[in-house]
Amino acid sequence: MPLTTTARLMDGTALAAEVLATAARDTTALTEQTGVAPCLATVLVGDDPGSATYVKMKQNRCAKAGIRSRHVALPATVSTAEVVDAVGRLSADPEVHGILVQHPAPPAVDERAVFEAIDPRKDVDGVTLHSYAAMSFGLEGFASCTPGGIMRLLDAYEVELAGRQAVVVGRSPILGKPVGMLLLGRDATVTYCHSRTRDLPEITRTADVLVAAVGRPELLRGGWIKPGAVVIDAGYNPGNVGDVEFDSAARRASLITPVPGGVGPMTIAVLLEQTVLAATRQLGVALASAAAGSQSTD
Ligand SMILES: Nc1nc(=O)c2c([nH]1)NC[C@@H]1CN(c3ccc(C(=O)N[C@@H](CCC(=O)O)C(=O)O)cc3)C=[N+]21
Repeated sequence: MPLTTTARLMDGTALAAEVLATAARDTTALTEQTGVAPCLATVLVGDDPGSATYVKMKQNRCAKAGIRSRHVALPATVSTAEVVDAVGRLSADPEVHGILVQHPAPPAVDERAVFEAIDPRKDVDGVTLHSYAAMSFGLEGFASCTPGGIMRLLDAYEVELAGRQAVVVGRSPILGKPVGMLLLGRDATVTYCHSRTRDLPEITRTADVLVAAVGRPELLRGGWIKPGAVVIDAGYNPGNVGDVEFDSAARRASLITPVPGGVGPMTIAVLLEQTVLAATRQLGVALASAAAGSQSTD
């Protein structure tokens, strides 16, 4: 069967490269000005190989940008109190400017308690209650990285949001729920779908902007997509498979993110950008591009 792709691709790799180049420039300027390089601490609990790979990718990107990284690895058998303690030490350490606790933590660890041990000024991954509230109210603060990256992609491709129907499939605390809040902040009419939603295809077919964030490989089919819609696939399933059945969706959508090469690279770019911004604030200096922040407020 011949494949007629009509949608334009949203190139997250290219946009991430731009964001990372700016982060690297700001890192150089900050390091020259203060004698201190920005430092991101990563915390990994347990031995999930997928999570370890993501954390390595983040560290590699940091190294390329001149950002130092520090890593804390804890065994899956650790107690919540021990993880909270480790994160608390990073929060109190003036040499650390940003903290990322890789999600998901093992089920026995209370991830929310761990996230709340992150000093909001160092919450460059945007996972604390503070960050969520600030983001929801449109106040200055750090966005969750994947939602922040999605908004950057939508803006780069000049996708109109005000007054349009946005449907978010998924409601996880660091992806689905916050991306809906960011879309709402830009005056989209937002509908959340989740595991208890009835007639999912009927609702997704109303979306001008559809965000897939459930972690179910190829759950969303082409026929569930309104012709001309903008489709953002934020799914990261094993084997680099998204939540959207790409070929059939690309025949209906006007713009679509590929997996890989769409949302994923933007997640890491926003993480680094926010780390530089956090360091800038903590070191008490002003950098022109870092001060602009990562969220549009217009
Ligand atoms: N506290 C926390 N914050 C996160 O931001 C977070 C997390 N936990 N847990 C896991 C998810 C997943 N995630 C990805 C990051 C980059 C790619 C990415 O760059 N993917 C590449 C492909 C990667 C490859 O080549 O293997 C791409 O889509 O092109 C994907 C997924 C961040 N996450």
